[in-house]
Amino acid sequence: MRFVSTRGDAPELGFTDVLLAGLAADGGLYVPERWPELPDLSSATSYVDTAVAVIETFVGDDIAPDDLRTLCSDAYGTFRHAATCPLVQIDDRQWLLELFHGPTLAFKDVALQLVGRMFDHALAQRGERLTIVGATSGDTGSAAIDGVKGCDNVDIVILYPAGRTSDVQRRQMTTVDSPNAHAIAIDGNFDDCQDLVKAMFNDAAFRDEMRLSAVNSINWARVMAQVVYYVTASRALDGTSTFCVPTGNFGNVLAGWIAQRMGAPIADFIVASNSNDILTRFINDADMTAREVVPTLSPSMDIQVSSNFERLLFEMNGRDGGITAEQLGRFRSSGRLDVEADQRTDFIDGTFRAARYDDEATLAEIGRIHAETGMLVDPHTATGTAAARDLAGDRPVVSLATAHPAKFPDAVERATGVRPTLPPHLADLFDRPERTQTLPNDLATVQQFVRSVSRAG
Ligand SMILES: Cc1ncc(COP(=O)(O)O)c(C=O)c1O
Ligand SMILES: N[C@@H](CCOP(=O)(O)O)C(=O)O
Repeated sequence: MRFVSTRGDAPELGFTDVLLAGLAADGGLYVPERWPELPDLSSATSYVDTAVAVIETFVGDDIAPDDLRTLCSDAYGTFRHAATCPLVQIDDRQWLLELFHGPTLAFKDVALQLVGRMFDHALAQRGERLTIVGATSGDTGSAAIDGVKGCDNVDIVILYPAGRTSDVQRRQMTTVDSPNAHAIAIDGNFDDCQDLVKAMFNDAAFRDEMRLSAVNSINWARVMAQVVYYVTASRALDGTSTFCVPTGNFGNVLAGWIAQRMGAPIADFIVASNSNDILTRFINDADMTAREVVPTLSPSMDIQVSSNFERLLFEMNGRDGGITAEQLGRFRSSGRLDVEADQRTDFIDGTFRAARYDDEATLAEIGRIHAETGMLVDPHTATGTAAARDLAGDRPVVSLATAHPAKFPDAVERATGVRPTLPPHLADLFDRPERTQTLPNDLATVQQFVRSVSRAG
């Protein structure tokens, strides 16, 4: 399979080159040259079987079949649930797809346990090293560090917004005792961190010197690995269901859209936002105007510029990279994205619905789920179950449980009176020493730091 850039001005690459590049040289995001059909899954009996079959359609000959199976088995062997991503029924028509059984307790592990191993595999084969730079609003950072910690060929620098993650999220990044892992607080919000990462990629000399790569969902491999759980969940439910997705950077729900496009039996998607509701405004009111990022109880969704929307926009533009680049340039300068009415009708209507929940509504939903089922859900998941409650109607609905409640114990306790506890492997998280520093929101300073720790340059 070959991959093309959403901005139409970068070389087409094969899978491994896309994995290692992260972002395309023209600033665009790589997507497959065409969307494949789902493979025959009749003999797939486990999550790993499905993962291998689905991922093979994108990877082609770049990873030998036996190696791909080993990478998937090892990645999902780190999960604490035998089903990897279990579906739990919570009432007559609603299911939770629990994506938080990996090492860092968030859905990011599903992709990053595999992608970390794919990096190691590809770099060992090529005898190369690289430097990963990533931005996190809390979860990608710890999952990425866990995915590559101890990996000889990789140094990783993760930028997180100072004071805007939960304590558990921060400590999961800053207490990892691995010489190749660096978690840096940035004086700014997540969008600032993401802008710094993209600016480092757009500095061609720096990018080449440091051999930069990405672990955010701008890296196609992240999205690819997330397609798999939409396939397992939609096939497990006998019929066509709605998927309700707590959304920030648009990577998760985009993976669902891709699964649907490949033939998974999915009716439509509900995008759930917190007060940072740019996507909900776009879907419901055709208004994509960036506003100030507001801190909320679901900090991983505190995002205004959703990177992966670019991949959908590319499709909305009939895969015209020039138009996509021009539109995004205007969005950058004016803070407003304008999309033709007929493009919205074709791509949004009937496929995406959306709803927004502020902190008060989120707490109320955590309380309601607890009262009705005895289950604790985290604030991100709660925006999704609230949206499912309000919008799904009679159709079966799968709400994605994107994080473990113990990552956000204060909010969960406030809503239910019950303080969720961390699983045993993280029980001493608050006793571990932290290793971090704060840097200003300044490209040159951050580049200097990256240069000082990278062994690829
Ligand atoms: C717990 C949690 N829920 C939801 C989201 C939003 O997902 P996405 O950015 O893929 O839209 C994130 C961050 O990505 C997250 O960490
Ligand atoms: N919510 C994310 C933000 C980054 O998203 P990504 O999917 O592009 O890595 C986080 O937790 O860091």
